[in-house]
Amino acid sequence: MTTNQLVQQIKQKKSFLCIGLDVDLNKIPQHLLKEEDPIFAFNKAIIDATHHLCVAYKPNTAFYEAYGIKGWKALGKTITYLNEKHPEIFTIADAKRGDIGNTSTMYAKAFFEDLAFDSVTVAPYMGKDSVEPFLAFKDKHTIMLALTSNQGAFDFQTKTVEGRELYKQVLETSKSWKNSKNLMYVVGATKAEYLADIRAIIPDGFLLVPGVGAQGGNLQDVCKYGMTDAVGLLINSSRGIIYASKNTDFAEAAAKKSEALQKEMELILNQ
Ligand SMILES: O=C(O)c1cc(=O)[nH]c(=O)n1[C@@H]1O[C@H](COP(=O)(O)O)[C@@H](O)[C@H]1O
Repeated sequence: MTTNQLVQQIKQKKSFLCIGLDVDLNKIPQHLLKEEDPIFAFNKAIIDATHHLCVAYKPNTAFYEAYGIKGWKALGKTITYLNEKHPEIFTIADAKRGDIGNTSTMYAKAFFEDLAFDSVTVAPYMGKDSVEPFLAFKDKHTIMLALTSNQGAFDFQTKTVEGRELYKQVLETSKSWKNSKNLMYVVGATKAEYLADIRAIIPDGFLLVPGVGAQGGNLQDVCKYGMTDAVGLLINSSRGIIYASKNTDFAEAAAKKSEALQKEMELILNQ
């Protein structure tokens, strides 16, 4: 998917919501456990109830890998269902990969070719030759961690290296990499006050912003400092949406939570 197609979808739906499909069998409604594939049954119900309110879905692969072969199969069924039923929706494999180039190419093939996701999250720690193999795929997007939502972000990311915070070095340096137009960046919603500085380095690119909902990030603050003319933001909420109810009305409850965020986004877009 091209960035323009993503922007068009945002304008049409008046939403820049990304729903995180972080499926934990201990948290899904217990009646689904009787299904042949409870993870897929849960995802399908959530997607059917929310696809008109969001522009992206982000399964975090940890929640599938934890269940072994069954988990991978459920992830495969989920991405196939999305690509067949809702090809306009942007898909993110939240896998946080990155390795020596030869290995990164195989990670990229796994998520872009075999599973056919539009994007994958990567860690920048191993540098240029670990990320460029992902960037080589046409119309696929590589979403690199910049400033994460967790407390540990202050351990390294905000430390000063050669006169500048490390996350700023990551942003600046990555702009010179081959096919850097295929880069997007992760910035935690809990770090909204850093967004003005981030936009000074990345004025136009898309930012994936997780941390709204369960982690307490604030949508208004993120938009105030992070929004561009082409919106430039994908706001993710996972637990706050998908576990809105533990009962048979879980999909309806997820749609209600999504709609509340979508309405808030519509107001911001109309300002
Ligand atoms: O890359 C991510 O998506 C990510 C980066 C980050 O800094 N913080 C963060 O929470 N995430 C992911 O975003 C999702 C947040 O989930 P909730 O806190 O349940 O909304 C999880 O899948 C996290 O792994």
